[in-house]
Amino acid sequence: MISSFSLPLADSLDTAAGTITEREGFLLRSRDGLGEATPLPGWTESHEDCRDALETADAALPDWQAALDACEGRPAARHAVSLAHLDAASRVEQEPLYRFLADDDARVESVPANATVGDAPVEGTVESAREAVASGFDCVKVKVGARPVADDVERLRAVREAVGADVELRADANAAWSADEANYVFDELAGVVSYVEQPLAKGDLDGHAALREHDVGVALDETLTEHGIREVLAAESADAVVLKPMALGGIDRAREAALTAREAGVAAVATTTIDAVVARTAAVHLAASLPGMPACGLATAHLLDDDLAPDPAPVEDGEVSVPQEPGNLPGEVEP
Ligand SMILES: O=C(O)CCC(=O)c1ccccc1C(=O)O
Ligand SMILES: [Mg+2]
Repeated sequence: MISSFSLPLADSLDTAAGTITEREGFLLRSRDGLGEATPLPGWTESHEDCRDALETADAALPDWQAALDACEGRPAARHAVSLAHLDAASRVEQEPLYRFLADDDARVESVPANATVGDAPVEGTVESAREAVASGFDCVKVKVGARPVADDVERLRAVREAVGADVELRADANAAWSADEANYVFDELAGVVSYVEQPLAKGDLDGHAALREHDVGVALDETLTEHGIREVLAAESADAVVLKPMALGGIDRAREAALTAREAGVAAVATTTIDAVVARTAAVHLAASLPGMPACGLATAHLLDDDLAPDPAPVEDGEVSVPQEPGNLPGEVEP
């Protein structure tokens, strides 16, 4: 069964690629599993294409393989089908989803998270970063690329000054910069930020590889919606990859990508696309299934004004707690 939802953001998130003000998506309920598809055009298929694929998939159930096949090339739809399947399977095994994914009995209580700070003038950026650190985050990611590069350099220097040396700072340019702009920022921000997420256009594997000469890391996010993890690794384009299960076609695909990256010595970070509680919790299970994850972009629940269910994975002291009940979201799935 498919139902749709629409959730406004509490405060819109300003990025170099535009402002996110609400999230609309679908829930897919199978007999004993629940999945979520929350497309974000530019990152995934359109809402219409997502709904079409989900309807075909729903009609194919309980043939899970046919349902997954119906969603090939539609990552948000595939995310929902794959999650409903994994949710059902981990409930049968009476295991929390993360332990089912890891195929391991280790208990994981929490995963570290970064705070997400949107584009804003210097004062507002510093204030948000200070608040995040005061509430316990020791990693802050700041959106950049929406204003002139010299302003972004000033914002990040001011944040560094305000939060001190012990907080990890990251920047996310959402593909906004030319090579010249990125070279300038990377020169200026050595020792200020650990890495910049997606400085250049998503197709520019060679440009990103060249940027790695600087003393600031390169993390790729949007690139993974265009190039597979193996191409990114072969081109030596990244120090880290940012994995969004909704954009990659499911937590199963994101997990495979993380393991492949790690084998090549490239760090993997899990984040959401500001999804509703079902997909956000699944991203928490994904991170918990991978031991030793760096801070992940999972502290996004507060960005939504409203949600589909209470948050079973609240953030406290910069850590997201990991649900220990069987399946993904605690509780029964209502058919
Ligand atoms: O990674 C985070 O801190 C939160 C997620 C985030 O920034 C994001 C949310 C929606 C769409 C794109 C992005 C992004 O990482 O570029
Ligand atoms: Mg990003």
